[in-house]
Amino acid sequence: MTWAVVPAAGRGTRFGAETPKQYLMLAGRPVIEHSLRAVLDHDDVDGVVVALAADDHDWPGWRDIGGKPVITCIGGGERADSVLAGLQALPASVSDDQWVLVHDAARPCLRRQDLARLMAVGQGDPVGALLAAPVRDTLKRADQAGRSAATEPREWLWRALTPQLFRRGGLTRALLAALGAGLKVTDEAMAMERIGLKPCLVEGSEDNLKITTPADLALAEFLLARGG
Ligand SMILES: Nc1ccn([C@@H]2O[C@H](COP(=O)(O)OP(=O)(O)OP(=O)(O)O)[C@@H](O)[C@H]2O)c(=O)n1
Ligand SMILES: C[C@](O)(CO)[C@H](O)COP(=O)(O)O
Repeated sequence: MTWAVVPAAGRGTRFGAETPKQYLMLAGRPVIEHSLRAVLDHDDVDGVVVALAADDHDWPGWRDIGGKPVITCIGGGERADSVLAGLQALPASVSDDQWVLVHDAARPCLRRQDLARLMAVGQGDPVGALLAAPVRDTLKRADQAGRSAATEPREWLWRALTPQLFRRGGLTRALLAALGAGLKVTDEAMAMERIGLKPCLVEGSEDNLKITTPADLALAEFLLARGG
């Protein structure tokens, strides 16, 4: 039994729209619906907890998608707080030992085969796993004047994507510890790394983009129209 937690309590500030980006229309459906269906589509995923903003007025009120349960909870001030709230809102039947997928509501282009590979590799791993993409561009470090001051070695650098797959209890404890230490935790793997664990990097598609700006939404429209 694997459940998903989908953090969807962000305001989409960088996007700059009146409506939070996870509720903007994309290929005929809200962005969040694509993201939810993408994770629920896997046979091993049994349900999802969606972390919503306390003042969310756009949530369509789904109680199930594709016959699988959709539970909501109130997220927090940062993405990690929302993920933690989602973990704590999972049904009691989801034991600490069971796997949980965490997937951004803002990543609607997750490919079926990428999720299948993550689940297959991650569930066989002692720590867990995350989808990621190797850095393919030259990386520059800017100085305070905004000029290129140095080139960073990229051989070992990856861009973290989602979903990320970890066991409920271990991830909950790692997030509680990191947040309790006052750290800004930007993904689940970071909390696991902090306690000395090394999650498995599973190469995912470059087009599993996070909708952050209007250009991302336009690209996602093209990708979904092309068939992913
Ligand atoms: N307090 C927060 C902040 C973000 N998220 C979610 O985490 C995912 C990735 O976050 P991001 O892309 O940063 O979304 P926003 O925080 O909405 O974007 P911005 O930083 O531009 O406001 C999104 O699905 C977002 O809804 C969340 O659940 N709770
Ligand atoms: C979790 C994530 O999508 C992995 O790249 C990313 O860290 C989210 O960052 P954001 O600033 O909350 O969008």
